[in-house]
Amino acid sequence: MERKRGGRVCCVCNEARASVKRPKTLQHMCRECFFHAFESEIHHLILNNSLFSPGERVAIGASGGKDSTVLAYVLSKLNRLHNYGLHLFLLSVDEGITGYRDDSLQTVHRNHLQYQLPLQVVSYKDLYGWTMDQIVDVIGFKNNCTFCGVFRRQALDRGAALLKVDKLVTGHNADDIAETVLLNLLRGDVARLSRCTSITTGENGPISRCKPFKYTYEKEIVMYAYFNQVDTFHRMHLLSKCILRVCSRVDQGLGKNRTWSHSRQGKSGENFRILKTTKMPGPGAYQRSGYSCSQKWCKAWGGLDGLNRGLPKLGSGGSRGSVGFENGNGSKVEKSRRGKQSGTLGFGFVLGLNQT
Ligand SMILES: Nc1ncnc2c1ncn2[C@@H]1O[C@H](COP(=O)(O)OP(=O)(O)OP(=O)(O)O)[C@@H](O)[C@H]1O
Repeated sequence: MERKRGGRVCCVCNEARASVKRPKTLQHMCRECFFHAFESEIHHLILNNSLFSPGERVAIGASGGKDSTVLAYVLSKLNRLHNYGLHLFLLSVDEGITGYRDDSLQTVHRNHLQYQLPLQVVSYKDLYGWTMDQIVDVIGFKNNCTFCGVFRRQALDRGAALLKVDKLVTGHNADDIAETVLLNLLRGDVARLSRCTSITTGENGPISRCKPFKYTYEKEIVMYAYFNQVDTFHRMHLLSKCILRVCSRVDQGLGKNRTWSHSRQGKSGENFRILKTTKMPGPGAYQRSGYSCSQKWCKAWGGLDGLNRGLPKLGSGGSRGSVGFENGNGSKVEKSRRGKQSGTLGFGFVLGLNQT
């Protein structure tokens, strides 16, 4: 590696001083070359996967955090630069978490002005009659993630319907996907395991969802945000103590190869194959709400029903069933689990740990 007085030279332009060591490639780059590499990878992912068509209306799920804010920043830039012809919108869900979401929404309001993107905010209070603070008062800290997650999912769909968009993009990155793969493995949730690595989901419903940061490392998003001075909000909220998420973050302590192992984890998830004989819960529109749902029994409406009837545990409790899966050697393993809607499932998987 060539060195200039005062540091290394960028390995791409061979001129400027390197100020970044890319976590993905370990290359030493100057800021400009890093920005270019970061943006081009997302541009090529969009093109190679035909994520958008000209004239489409696209909502960006905007939480004010680094991932979704950088997504809004990069997507607006690429849309201008490469003439995608997209109509972009910011869509935020206000869960009603005092001291957290109210502050992060201020960031989204600033982003709305900075990037000149129309903003739609939908709130749990308006949609469901409950804020997350009120739900926690009733249910306590345990299990509140279940409510928050299923309500947010539906709230994003309802906000997207208000905006009349064709697609919804979220800032889920490679680390989030690796974490979700591990989480679904721990839960034995085959249906979600097969969906969580897809770049686009819900193609058969009214609004499909895409993850343009599917292969983007969290560390690079942080670097990109820092060097571009992207206005983001960063604070953990008190309700984010979901135990399984915490478990799946065990691997964060595995040392400095975490980024590498996350990309392998995501790759392994991609390589899971569901056996053709497996009976899967079919996606569909839940009859009471009409919103898309992966199961016949819609958790959002079940949870809301429980809350309104003074039986909040109805919406957060587990259920029963069993999963059967086949390991790489073809031998079948049966395992009981809690999970009502799926019945007996079978899946085969090929671990991609040795693959590039
Ligand atoms: N309240 C919200 N309103 C709109 N979109 C949201 C909201 N919460 C999450 N999302 C979307 O879902 C993605 C993943 O959410 P997650 O809770 O994992 O946040 P995160 O990893 O902290 O991301 P971010 O840094 O964007 O907050 C976000 O990037 C965003 O696109």
